[in-house]
Amino acid sequence: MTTTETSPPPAATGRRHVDRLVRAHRGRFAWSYAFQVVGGVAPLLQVLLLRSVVDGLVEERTVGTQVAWQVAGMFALGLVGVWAAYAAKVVSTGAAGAVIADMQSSMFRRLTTMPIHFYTTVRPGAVVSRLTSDAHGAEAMYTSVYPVVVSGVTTIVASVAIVAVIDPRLVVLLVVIPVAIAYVRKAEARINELIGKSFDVTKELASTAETFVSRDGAVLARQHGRTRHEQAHFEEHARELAVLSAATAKAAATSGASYGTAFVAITAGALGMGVWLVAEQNVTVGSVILIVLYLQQLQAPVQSLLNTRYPRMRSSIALDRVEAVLAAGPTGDEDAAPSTRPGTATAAEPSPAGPGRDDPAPALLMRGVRYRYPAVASYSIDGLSHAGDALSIAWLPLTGLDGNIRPVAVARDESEHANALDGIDLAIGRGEVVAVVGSSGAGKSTLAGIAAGLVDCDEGVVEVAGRTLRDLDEDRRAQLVAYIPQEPYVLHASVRDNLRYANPDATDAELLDVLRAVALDDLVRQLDDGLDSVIGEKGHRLSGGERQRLAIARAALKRPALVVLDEPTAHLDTSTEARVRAAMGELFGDAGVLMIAHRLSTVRHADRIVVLEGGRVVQAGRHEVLAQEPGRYRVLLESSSQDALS
Ligand SMILES: Nc1ncnc2c1ncn2[C@@H]1O[C@H](COP(=O)(O)OP(=O)(O)OP(=O)(O)O)[C@@H](O)[C@H]1O
Repeated sequence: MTTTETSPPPAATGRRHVDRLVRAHRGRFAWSYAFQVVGGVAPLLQVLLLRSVVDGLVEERTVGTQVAWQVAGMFALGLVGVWAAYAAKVVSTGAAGAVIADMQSSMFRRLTTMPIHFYTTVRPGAVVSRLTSDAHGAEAMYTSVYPVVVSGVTTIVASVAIVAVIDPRLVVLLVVIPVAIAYVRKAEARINELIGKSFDVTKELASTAETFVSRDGAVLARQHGRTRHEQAHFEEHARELAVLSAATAKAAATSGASYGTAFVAITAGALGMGVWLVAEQNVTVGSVILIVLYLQQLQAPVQSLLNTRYPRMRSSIALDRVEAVLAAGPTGDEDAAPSTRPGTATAAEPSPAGPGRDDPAPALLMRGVRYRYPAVASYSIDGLSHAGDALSIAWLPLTGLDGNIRPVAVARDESEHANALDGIDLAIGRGEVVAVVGSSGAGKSTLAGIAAGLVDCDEGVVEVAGRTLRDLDEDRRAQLVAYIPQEPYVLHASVRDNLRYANPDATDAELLDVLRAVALDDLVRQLDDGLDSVIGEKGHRLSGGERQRLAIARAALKRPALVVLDEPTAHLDTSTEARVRAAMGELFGDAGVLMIAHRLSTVRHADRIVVLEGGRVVQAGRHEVLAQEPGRYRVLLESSSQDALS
C-alpha cells in the first residue's frame, strides 16, 4: 500500500536533540539574559533620576551637590546600560555560535552515519542548505529573538510598574497599545496573504533555477529549443515577485505608520493628563516628564517584540529542520553511529589475526543471509529525501510567513518489499575469485553491499576472515574489506592524497607500485606535478576507466582480506582489462575477490561463478562447466551474446 501523508510538524514532538545542544551552553545564555535585564533597566533608572533633577530644580531653583550627584548617576547608568547591552551581545553571539557549531557537527555526524540507502534518496543541494543556511537561520533565535524578548519584556514591565506607582490612572492610557496591536495584526493578515503568494512564486523561481542551471536541465532545454522560454518564464516570475514585495512593503509601512500614530496619541494623552494632574497638585512636573518619556520609551520595545514574530517563525522552521536531521535514522540518536554498537570491536583493540594472510578462515563466509529493503520512510528525512518541493531557508521571504508553512508532504512508501536476498550461503576462499552474475534485480548489488559491510543483513551471518562483520566497528571493517563501486569516488585532491586515503602510511614507492600494477603509472608521470597533481572534480579529470583503476590501486594499499568489486572493468578496453586482471592477482595476493559482473565477458576467468536469481543462488561453478549445463547461466550467456550481436 502506498500512501501520501503530510508529516506532522516536528515541533509537535518537541526539539529534544536541539534542546540538548542548547542546554550545554545554558550558563552563557543565562549571563547574556542577565546583561539584557541590566541593559533594559538602566535607562529607566536614568529617567527616574531625571525626574529628581527636574523636581529639585522646579522646587529649589538651585543647582546643589545633590543635583551634581544625580547627573553623575545618570551618566553612570547610561554607561551601565550601554556596556551591559554590549556584554549581552558578545555573550549571546558567542553562545549562539557555539550552539550552531554543535548543531552543524551533530547534523554532519548524523548525515554521515545514515543507512546507506538514505543517500540514494537525498538531494545534495538540500543537505548543504540544511548544514549551512538552516543552521544559521536557527542562530537568529538566540542572537535576535530571545534577547529582544528579554530586554523588551523587562522594559515594558518596569515602565508600566513605575507609571502605575506614580498614578494608576495613567495606566488607562496604555489601553491604546492593545488596540494598536489589534490593528497591526489585521494589517498583517493582508501582508501574510501577499507573503503566501510570494512564497509560491519564490518556490517556482527556485525550482526553475535548480532545474535549468544544471547540466541535465540545460541539455533538456537546449534539445527542445526551450531555453528562451525558460528564461522568459523566470523573468515573469521575478517581476511578479518584485510587485508582490512592493505591495508587502507598502502594507507593512501602513501598519507601521498606524502603530506610530497610536503612540503619538498616547504621548499627547499622557501630556494632557499630566498637565491636569500637575494642576490638581497630584503629581510633580518631574513625574509628568518621566511619564511622557516612559510611555514614549515603550514604543520601541513593543515594536521590537512585534517584529520578532517573523524571525521567530523563520528560526523555528530552521530549528525544526535541524531537529529532523538529528532525530533521523534508526536510533534517532545523533551521538551513536549506527555502525558502533555496544560490544563492537574498536580500532584500538588488538587484532588477533588481523586481515592476515595466515588466517585459515575463508575470506568471506555467508550463512543463511536474508535481506529486505526497509520502507523509504524509515530512513528518509523531511525535506532532504524526495525533496524538490522543500525550499531552503535562504529562499524564504525575509519578512512575513503566515505560520502555515509546514514541512512538505512526503510520499510514504509503506509497501512491503520482497526479500532482495533470500537465504544466501556462500564461501570465498583465500585467493579465490568469485564472480556473481544474474539478471537485473537479481540481488547482485545488494549482495555486494552486505559483503562489504555497508548494509547489515536481517538474518544470517557474514564473516570476513573469521570475523563477524556486524560485530566490528567501521575501522576494523574497513581494514578487512575493500569495496570498489562501479563509479568510484575520486577526491578533489592530489593523486597521493587520493591513494593515501586508504592507507595514510603508504610510502611513495608503494604508491608507484600499485599505480604501475593498474597501468596508471605513465599517466601520473605525464601529469605536471606527478603524485602531487590534483585530480577529481576540478583540475585534471580522469576517465571512468582511470577512476576505476585508481580505486583498485587505492583498495590494494589496505591489503584487505576481501575485495568486493562492482563490475570493476566496465569502463576498460580489452587490453587494459586483461592487464588489470593480471595485476589484481599481484595486488591483492591471497585476498578473496567477490566480483559483481553485469557483463558476462568479464567473468570467464573467475575461479567460480555464482548465479543469482530472485535473491537466491541458483547455480555455481566454473564458466566452462556452467556454459555446458542447461540452466540460468546458459540463458544469460545466450541473451548476452545476442545483445553483443545486435
Ligand atoms: N533502495 C532500495 N529500496 C528498495 N528496493 C531496492 C532498493 N535497491 C534495490 N532494491 C530491490 O532489490 C532487488 C535487488 O536489487 P539489486 O540492485 O541488488 O539487483 P542487481 O542484481 O544488482 O540489479 P542490476 O544488475 O540491475 O544492478 C531488486 O528487486 C530491486 O528492485
